[in-house]
Formats: sequence, C-alpha cells, structure tokens
Amino acid sequence: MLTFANVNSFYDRSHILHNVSLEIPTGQITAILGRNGTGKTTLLKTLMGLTDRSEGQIRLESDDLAVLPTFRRARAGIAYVPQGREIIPDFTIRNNILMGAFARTDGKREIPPLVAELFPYLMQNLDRNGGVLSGGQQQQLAIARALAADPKIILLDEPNEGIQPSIVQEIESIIVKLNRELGLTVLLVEQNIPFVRRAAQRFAMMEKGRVVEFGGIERLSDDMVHRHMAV
Ligand SMILES: Nc1ncnc2c1ncn2[C@@H]1O[C@H](COP(=O)(O)OP(=O)(O)OP(=O)(O)O)[C@@H](O)[C@H]1O
Repeated sequence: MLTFANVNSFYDRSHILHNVSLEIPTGQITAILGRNGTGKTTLLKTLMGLTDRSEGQIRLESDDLAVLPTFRRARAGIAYVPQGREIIPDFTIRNNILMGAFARTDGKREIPPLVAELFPYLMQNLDRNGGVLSGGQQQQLAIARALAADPKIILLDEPNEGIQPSIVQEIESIIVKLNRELGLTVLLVEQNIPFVRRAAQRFAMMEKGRVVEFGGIERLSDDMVHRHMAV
C-alpha cells in the first residue's frame, strides 16, 4: 500500500496540493482524474520529490518516502513516466532505456526481457536516436525506460496525450497488461474516461489541489465526471 497522509505541496510560494490523504492499493490501477491545472501532475511530482517543498507523510509499506531524495524514491521501486515523456533525443534508444536501469538496486544495467517482449520495434532499432521516433514510439520508450528500473509502482502522466489513435490502443493494452499480468501497481493520470473505466480498479478525483472523491471505479458516476471534469 502507498499512502498519502495530509500531504501539502508547493512550488516556491504557490501552495498547490492541500491536505491530500489517499490510499493506493498494491497491484491495482488507480486513476487520478480532474480538470486541467487541478494538481494531478503535482501529485505525481510530489510522490517523486520533484516539487519545491512538501509536507505530510508519503508511505510505501512502512517506509516514509517524503524524507527521501528523488533517487532513493526511485530505488524504492517507483518509476515515473512524465507528461511529455522527456526522453533524451540525442541518446540512442538503448541508452534512453538503460537510464532507467540506474534506479535498480541489484546493479544490473541491462534491458530486461519484459521490455524486449513488449516493445519489439524499439529492440529492432536500439542504435537509432530517440529523437527520430514518433510521439507514440517515444511514449513506448518512456515506458520502457521506467520498466528498466524493475519498479513496483509505475506513474503514468497522460500517456495517450498527443498520440495517434492507432498507437493509443497499443499503449492502453500495455498498461492493462502491466497490471493484470505482471501485477504492477499503476498510478495513471488520464482524461479518457472510457479507458479509465476499462482499465482502473480505483480512482481519485481532484479539484483545486484537493482529492474530492475516491473509491472503487464502480463509484465513478457520469454525474461525478460531469461535475468535476466538464469545462
Ligand atoms: N513549476 C511550477 N511552478 C509554479 N506553479 C506550477 C508549476 N507547475 C504547475 N504549477 C501550477 O500548479 C497547478 C497544478 O498544476 P498541475 O500541472 O499539477 O495540474 P494538472 O491537473 O496535472 O493539469 P494538466 O492536466 O494541465 O497537466 C496549476 O495551477 C499550475 O499552474
């Protein structure tokens, strides 16, 4: 279980997250929902220690992550696939993937078999630069980099944003597979409600930096979506 208890988070003097308390069960997909600018990305960044300052507790089992620097949180088993993917365009696909492996605690610096199985196209093009890939392929690369860390929890920030529809389905099925077949815990920021209903077991709805609704996905009503997500 990953637990946020009374978490507040700040960029400089801007107070963005307000008293967030949330339980993320192991082995499930939890979708983080809400309008633009409501703090979903900030929630993921706070979990990784990437905002300027935060208060409150973030526990992974019995460890308090909130006191750890970002690299220690990565080594604790949390891998982050940021919005916009942030691959390094001048690095080869191989080296982009291997960057994730530096978060491993067993010293292995290799592309895991799982990545080879999920992303045959990347494996066939390991020596090409990441920058030549399409948006959807770069998203796959960012997921591959996260998996190279051998994580327990993967954070995905709008993985389908700006991606051509043919690849969206591929990425969706990889996300579901990571959870259903490999047991990964997934924290997913996502705007596509039909996909959320298919993939996630739980959700948290955010509004103005607060979690206003959370629970099993069956509780996510159309009315709730309309109230908190319609623009
Ligand atoms: N680096 C930053 N410095 C100052 N304020 C920031 C910074 N990043 C985000 N914010 C502010 O924090 C608030 C929450 O932003 P955040 O990106 O977490 O929202 P979001 O729900 O993920 O939205 P989106 O769907 O647009 O990504 C917004 O008001 C935003 O302007």
